[in-house]
Amino acid sequence: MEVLIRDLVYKKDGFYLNIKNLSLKNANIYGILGQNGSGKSTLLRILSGNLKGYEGKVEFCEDENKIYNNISVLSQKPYLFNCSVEDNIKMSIKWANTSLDKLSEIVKMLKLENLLKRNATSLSGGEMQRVAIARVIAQSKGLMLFDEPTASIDPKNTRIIEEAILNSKKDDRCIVVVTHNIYQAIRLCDRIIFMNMGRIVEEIDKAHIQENEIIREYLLHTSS
Ligand SMILES: Nc1ncnc2c1ncn2[C@@H]1O[C@H](COP(=O)(O)OP(=O)(O)OP(=O)(O)O)[C@@H](O)[C@H]1O
Repeated sequence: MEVLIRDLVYKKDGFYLNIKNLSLKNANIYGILGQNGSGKSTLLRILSGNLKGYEGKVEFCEDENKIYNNISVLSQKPYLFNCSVEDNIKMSIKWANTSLDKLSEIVKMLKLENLLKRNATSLSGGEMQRVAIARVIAQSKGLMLFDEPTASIDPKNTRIIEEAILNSKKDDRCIVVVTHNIYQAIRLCDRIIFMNMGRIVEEIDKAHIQENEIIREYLLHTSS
């Protein structure tokens, strides 16, 4: 799915989001970075259809009736059902009306083999996050939005999650990842978008990451 944003303005309690022009295309991963409170999650909530009351245009190149059925979201606090890991993932597959054959591929991708029979609510934070990511991928949507998919996740599981997100791109999806990790953005993204005080201050193509001043500045102030 492709998305075009034009002259988007959203105001709430003194916060002002203003995006003049943003185009999100198929088969691309977009990274959104910026300080706390710069508007990344607000933008994601607008894209997901969960936040209304904005001015301007958010146009989805998709049949009007199908748009919000074709978006899957990993929120900052993902919800899992009080049942087995396997049933949690199967539910997402069924809602998406896709084949249960996908289950084993997704389980393998997120290394969930040994957790399948466990109750999802009994898992550690990192394990829960892998299940939540599996559910987003199982929904198999055209637009996939990930809000800080690896916050508080150890390096090994971060790599597993990143591989799973990268692997989803192959199906021609449009993927947006909000992250505070510049190294992750460089590993994953085709374009990196920097936000500050509700505005996009820079949009950088993968090909120009090396020479970009904002990226250099970010790298200087990041330890890993
Ligand atoms: N439900 C809400 N009601 C009022 N203000 C809100 C609400 N949600 C967010 N805000 C405010 O909107 C601004 C942008 O918040 P947002 O969560 O989009 O930032 P962010 O860039 O995702 O930050 P972080 O990196 O901390 O997750 C902040 O000033 C925040 O306090």
